[in-house]
Amino acid sequence: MVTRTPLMAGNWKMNFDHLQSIAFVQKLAWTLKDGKHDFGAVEVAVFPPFTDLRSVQTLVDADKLKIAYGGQDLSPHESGAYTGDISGRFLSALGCRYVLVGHSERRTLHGETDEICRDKVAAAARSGLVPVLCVGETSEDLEAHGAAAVPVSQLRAALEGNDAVTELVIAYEPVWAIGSGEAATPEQAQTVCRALRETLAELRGDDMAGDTRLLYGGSVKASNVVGFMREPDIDGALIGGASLKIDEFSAIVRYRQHVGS
Ligand SMILES: O=C[C@H](O)COP(=O)(O)O
Repeated sequence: MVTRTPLMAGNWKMNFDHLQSIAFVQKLAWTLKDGKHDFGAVEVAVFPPFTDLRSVQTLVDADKLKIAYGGQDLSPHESGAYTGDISGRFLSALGCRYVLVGHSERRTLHGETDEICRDKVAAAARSGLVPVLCVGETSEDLEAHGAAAVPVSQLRAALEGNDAVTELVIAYEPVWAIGSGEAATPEQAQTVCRALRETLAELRGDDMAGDTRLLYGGSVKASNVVGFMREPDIDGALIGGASLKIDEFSAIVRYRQHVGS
């Protein structure tokens, strides 16, 4: 029996300063409390900018909120002369549970290769963080190789030699769907997520493949999330733009109210 707890994760990207982050998390907590959200049934996480993490931690701790949070990136290194880098250990010390690795914006704008992503996945695990490995194809990849080839090869590369990584989340984000308003169809996303789960089973066995949550990301909003969540291999969403709007994000988190409608 599948027991994967769905995860709805908001990637704020470079939005919200620390004061705005406090206001947003407070509003989110109130809205979800009002809606009697069952955090045991659907986990909620946010990925604020680094400079907001301490504020989010203070609020979460003070109000005993069940909202998880994580960094949007981490250094492959532990410490030392790496100006501008943030160590996984620092994120752990701030109460982060998760960290994004290999978001397409990092791969494209910061030249993060599969090898760098592999080192970052290893660094996350060493620091006790759960890496949320982002994989996805560009429209050119899609045309040349089909949808699953690039995400599957990115997953293989990230896990190669990383035997110590026993827990991760995989976010399938077709690059062409990010911020475009044009999400993949649930069937397209399911096909790729199925291929990713089969790859994980081949690399790490059926147990880990069965336990690992696969998220879909790319123009997810309240009006399309239910379609994705009906697919058997999709266990949640990584949400960008819509995670910055309280009504949209809280409606996404509470998608179960609309399942069956
Ligand atoms: O990490 C989130 C993704 O990049 C999706 O962004 P989006 O929901 O704005 O398309």
